[in-house]
Amino acid sequence: TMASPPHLNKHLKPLFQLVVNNLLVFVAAPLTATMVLHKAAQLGPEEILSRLHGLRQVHVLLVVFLPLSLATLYLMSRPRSVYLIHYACCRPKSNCRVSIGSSVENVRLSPYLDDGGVDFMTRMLKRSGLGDQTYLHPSFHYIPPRCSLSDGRDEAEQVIFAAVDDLFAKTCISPGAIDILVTNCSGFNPTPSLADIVVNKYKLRADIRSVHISGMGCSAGVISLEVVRNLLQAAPQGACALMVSTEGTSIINYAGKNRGMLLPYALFRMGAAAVLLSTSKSMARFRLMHIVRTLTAAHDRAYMCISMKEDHEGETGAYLSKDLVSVAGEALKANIKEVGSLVLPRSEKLLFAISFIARKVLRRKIKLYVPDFRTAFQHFCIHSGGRAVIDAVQSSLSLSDRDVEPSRMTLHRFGNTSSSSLWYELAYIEAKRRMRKGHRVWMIGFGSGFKCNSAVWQCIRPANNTAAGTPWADSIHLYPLNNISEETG
Ligand SMILES: CC(C)(COP(=O)(O)OP(=O)(O)OC[C@H]1O[C@@H](n2cnc3c(N)ncnc32)[C@H](O)[C@@H]1OP(=O)(O)O)[C@@H](O)C(=O)NCCC(=O)NCCSC(=O)CC(=O)O
Repeated sequence: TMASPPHLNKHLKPLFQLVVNNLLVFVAAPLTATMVLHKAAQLGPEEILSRLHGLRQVHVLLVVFLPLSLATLYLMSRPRSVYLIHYACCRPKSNCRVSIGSSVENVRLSPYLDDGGVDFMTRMLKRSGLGDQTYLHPSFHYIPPRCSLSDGRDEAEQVIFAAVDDLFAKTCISPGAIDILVTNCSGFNPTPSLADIVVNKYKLRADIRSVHISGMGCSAGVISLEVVRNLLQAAPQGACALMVSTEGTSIINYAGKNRGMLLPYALFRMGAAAVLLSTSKSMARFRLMHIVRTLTAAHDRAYMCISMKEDHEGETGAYLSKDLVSVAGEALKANIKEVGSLVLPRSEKLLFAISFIARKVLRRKIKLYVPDFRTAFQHFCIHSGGRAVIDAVQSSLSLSDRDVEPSRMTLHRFGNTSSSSLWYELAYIEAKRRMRKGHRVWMIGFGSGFKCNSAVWQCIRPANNTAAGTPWADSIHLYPLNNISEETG
C-alpha cells in the first residue's frame, strides 16, 4: 500500500527534518555541555586543577592512544571503497538507425503476421515511448529479419568496441592495466564468450580475472557491478576493473503470432556501456555506496514473467507477460525497503514508523507514509524497460516528472537497451549539467527472474566536458520532450 505522504505543513517539514536529522547536535551536545558545566561548578576551579595534576602520564597516553588504535583497527577491517573512474555508452552507427515509421512498415510487410498482429504491433510501436532515432543491427532491416550467429556477433562487437574504445580514450588507461573483466549479456551468448572477445580485441593480460554473466536479464548490470566490487576488494589495492553491459537484439527476432513474444520488437534496441572501476581514489568520479539485490524467482508468477521460450508452433522468442508491471512493483517494494533503511535520513524513517504504527498497531485508517526518496537522492536512473514500467516506478516512489526524465528520454532516444540503459541515463543527467559534487544517484534495474537490483553512487567529480563525447552529443539539445506517447502516437 504505497500512498501519498501526510500533508505536513510546508514550513514545519524542513524544521522537523533539521531537528530529527541533527538530533545529536540539538539534544546530546547541549545536554553534555550542561552536565559538564554543572559538575565543574560543583567542584570549583581549584579542585578541578588539582584533579588534573593528579592525572598520571599513563592515563593521558591511554586516552589518546586507545581511541586512535581502535579507529585504525576499524578502518583496516572495513572493506575497501570501490570507485568509478569513468564510463562510456555506445552510440551505434547511423546506418543502424530505425524510425517508428520504418518499424511499422517492416511489421506490415512481415510474412508471419495477420491483420490483428499488424494492428497490435503498430499500436505498440507508436505507444512504446520510443522515438525515431533508436538503433537495430542491419540484419533487422531485412524483411523478414535475417539474424544469424555471425550477425549477432557483429552487433555485439560493434556496440562493445565502440563503448570500450571511447572509455580507453577518455581515461588514457592502457588495456594492459586492466586486472579484472566482467561482461554481461542476457540473451546472446556465443562461444568464445563476450569476455573472451574483449580480451582478444584489446590484448588484455593472460592473468586477468574474467567473468561473463548470461541469462540474468536486464538488471544484470548491477550484478556485474557487485561481482566487480567483490573482485576488486579481494585484489591488491588500486587494481583496475573493466565492466561491459550489453544485450544482443537478436532475442527480439520472432516469427510467430504470440503477442507477448511480439512485444519485445517494440521495445528492445541496440546499445552497450563500458565502465572502469578501481579501489584507487586518485582518478575517481563516483564512489559506489551500496548495492541491494532483490530476487523474487521463488514465486511462480514472478519467475514466469519474462522468459525465452517456444510458442505453440515451436517458434522461439522472448516472452513478456502482462503481469510484468505488477511483478516489478512487488520486487521494487522489497528492494526499496532495504535501500530506504540504508539511505533515508532519520526524519523520513520516523515519519514512516509513525504511520506504520498508527496503521498496523493502532488500526487507524490512514495511508502508509511513502518516504520522500528525494531527501536521500538527487538523481534517479530507472531502467527504461517500457513506458508502463517507468510510470509504475514514478507513482510508487512519488517521483516528479523531472526525476524520471532521464529514464523517459533514454527510452525515447535509445529504446530499451537492457542492462546498459542505466548508464545512458547517467550520461543524460551529466549532459544536462545537473550533477554536482556530493550528489547521490540511485540506479534501479529490473529484469527477468524477477529481479530488482539497486546501486547507489555518490559523485566525487562531475564530468568536465559534459555532452561532448557522450551518446547524447548530437541530441541533448532536443530534450526533454513533453508528451512523448502522443508525439510518436
Ligand atoms: C507496451 C506498452 C508500451 C503499451 O502501452 P499502452 O498504454 O498501449 O498499454 P496497455 O497496457 O493499455 O496495453 C495496450 C494493449 O497491449 C496489450 N499488452 C500489453 N502488454 C502485453 C503483453 N506483455 N503481452 C500481450 N499483450 C500485451 C494489452 O493487453 C492491450 O491490448 P488490447 O488493446 O488489445 O486490449 C506498455 O504496456 C508497456 O510499457 N508495457 C511494459 C513493457 C515491458 O514489459 N517492458 C519490460 C521489458 S523486459 C525488461 O526490460 C527486462 C528484461 O528483459 O530482463
